[in-house]
Amino acid sequence: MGASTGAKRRLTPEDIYNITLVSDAQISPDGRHVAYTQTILDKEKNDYRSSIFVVPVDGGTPRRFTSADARDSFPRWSPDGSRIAFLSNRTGKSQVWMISVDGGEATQVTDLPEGVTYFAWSPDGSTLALVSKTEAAQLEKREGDEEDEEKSDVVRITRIRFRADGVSGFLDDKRSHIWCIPAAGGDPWQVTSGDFDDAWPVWSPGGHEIAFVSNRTEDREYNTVSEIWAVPARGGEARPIATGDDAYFGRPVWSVDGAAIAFAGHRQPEAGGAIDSHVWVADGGATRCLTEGLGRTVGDAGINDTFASANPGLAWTPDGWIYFQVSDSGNTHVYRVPAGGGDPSLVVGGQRRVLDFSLSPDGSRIAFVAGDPLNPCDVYVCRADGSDERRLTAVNEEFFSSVALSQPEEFRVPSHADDRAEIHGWVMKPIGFEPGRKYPLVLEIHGGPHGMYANHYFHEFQLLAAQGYVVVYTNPRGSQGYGTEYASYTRAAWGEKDMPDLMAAVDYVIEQGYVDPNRLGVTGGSYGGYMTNWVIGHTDRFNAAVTQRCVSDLYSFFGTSDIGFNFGAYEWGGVPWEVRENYVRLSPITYVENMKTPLLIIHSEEDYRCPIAQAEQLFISLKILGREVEFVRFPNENHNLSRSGKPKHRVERLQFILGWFQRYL
Ligand SMILES: CC(=O)N[C@@H](C)C(=O)N[C@@H](C)C(=O)O
Repeated sequence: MGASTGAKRRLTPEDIYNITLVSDAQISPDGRHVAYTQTILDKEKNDYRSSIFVVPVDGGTPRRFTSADARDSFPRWSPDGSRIAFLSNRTGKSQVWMISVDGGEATQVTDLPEGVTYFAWSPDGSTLALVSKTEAAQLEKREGDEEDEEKSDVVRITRIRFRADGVSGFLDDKRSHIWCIPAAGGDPWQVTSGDFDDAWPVWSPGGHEIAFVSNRTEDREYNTVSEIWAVPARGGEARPIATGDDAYFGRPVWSVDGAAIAFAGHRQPEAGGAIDSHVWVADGGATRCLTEGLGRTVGDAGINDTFASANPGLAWTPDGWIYFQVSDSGNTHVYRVPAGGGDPSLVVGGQRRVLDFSLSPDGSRIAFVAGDPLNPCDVYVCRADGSDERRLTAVNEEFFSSVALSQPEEFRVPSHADDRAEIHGWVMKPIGFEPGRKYPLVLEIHGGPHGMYANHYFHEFQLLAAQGYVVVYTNPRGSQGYGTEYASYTRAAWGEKDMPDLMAAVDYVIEQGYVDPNRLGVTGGSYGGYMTNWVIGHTDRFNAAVTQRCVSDLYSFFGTSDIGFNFGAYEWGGVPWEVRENYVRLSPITYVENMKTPLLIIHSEEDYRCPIAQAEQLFISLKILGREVEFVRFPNENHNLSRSGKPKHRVERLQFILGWFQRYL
């Protein structure tokens, strides 16, 4: 691959319409079927549609269970395996629906005014625990009821968190709480209340209690704490499981005897993704960490542009294993560890990214969704020890058999930094590659900074390779998947400490002899956009740059990004008035006069993670300096344009990137 197209055609931006995504593989209670969500991009409607499918684990054709013109997702089997409950937006808001495994029409279970974002079956199958921002008073007063007074359009803001990327407008004061409803339908009742956001309910095996995730600390408005609590299923006082100012925990799961709860996270909330997460167990005594020596983070830190997210939890089997994802050197794998203590071991490995997984209740089988560089995703099944793995779907086989893809080649290279640390990267040769010819190169830089490029399909990269570019991408210092020391290395040193890693990778690929060093491009999104700006402010060796959803000025990011005040204070060593010099020294805009590389700025107008002013101030300065710069704004899109934006905008974004590199390289 990468050498010739053979009979295959080259990939185009529009090919995102030809890719089907599967996610959220849920194995049935008897271990014989897997339910999952299948998502397509609907060109005509310029939107996404998803349905629930079921496939037998012994092979056979997947069967489509729901077929509404809507987004059906989050399939969850009833404990007796006779029904599947799922979330659907068919009536506008996301509500719980139910379908019998024998087929027939789905029926609506919930009708909460604020919709439902998550739910879980009680062990006896009688009840669903729900997460909703609905307030009890709203059940009496339904939408459409006449308002007493005319509403003002003036917004009064009192909370520090008043905006969140992905939420249009401003955040309201409503809180997410745990509710319950009979699975057969009926009146819902509220289980938790108060000035807290509660999430991720998990029933105790006896069905009397529900564990959940919340931040109930005094300082919750300002900190990033995430605690584990449990509450009686009929409501009442919540009891602490793993709480306090040092808690950064989530994904709770009960032991089969109900005596303990496991969860994932760490004890430095302010550090977020900059340090490794672990698996912990609380059983009434001291909370124990089970993965101390693992040296890799628990969870999936992978980044790409072609996936549907499912965000799996941990799984605890009757024979005492706890299963979890681990991000390791560009792969996401499934591991297990004995709940009583012992070494974690690899269960589902390979050069790939396992996006989600579930275990059958008897702990004998695992269903999972995984992707690799040449295939975005499929559903698989294997035994509890990882053996007897089988692929159950081939959703993109036909399409990918018709287009030429480039197989990434891995490399490891010493950094240009004094410590010459080993940096892991990949190079993709252009489609139609001919030895002896020289090609333009594009360096891709990921965001986070604590994300991880993975052994996973990336449409933007494949597209560049299809258009004749050598594509280089790496996991420089700051990336996850190589341990805490590596990930936290860029703290208060953004740009300064990772640029030598990136340049080492570019030089290594140039040394291979097939790159024209006078035709170099650089691009990246978010922190990758920050680094694109940083790189062109510190070297003139690149001939074209595209900065996407970028960060240019740390001072304004601190006060305008939805995560700015927490994330910034940790990442840059303090708040601006304490370490002003860091905010100036580490801001790419400080070096704007040095930026000579033709720059395309791509930004979404509703990006509240990296607000569009980050792009505007860069554009204005470069225009005044008379530089080659253009600014492309995407209306009604947020920070996730490249991953979940309107399909038409996703195509246009790719066309702009290709157009810029074609113009200047
Ligand atoms: C923590 C976070 O959201 N950081 C952003 C600045 C970022 O870099 N995001 C990445 C993951 C992206 O690709 O959007």
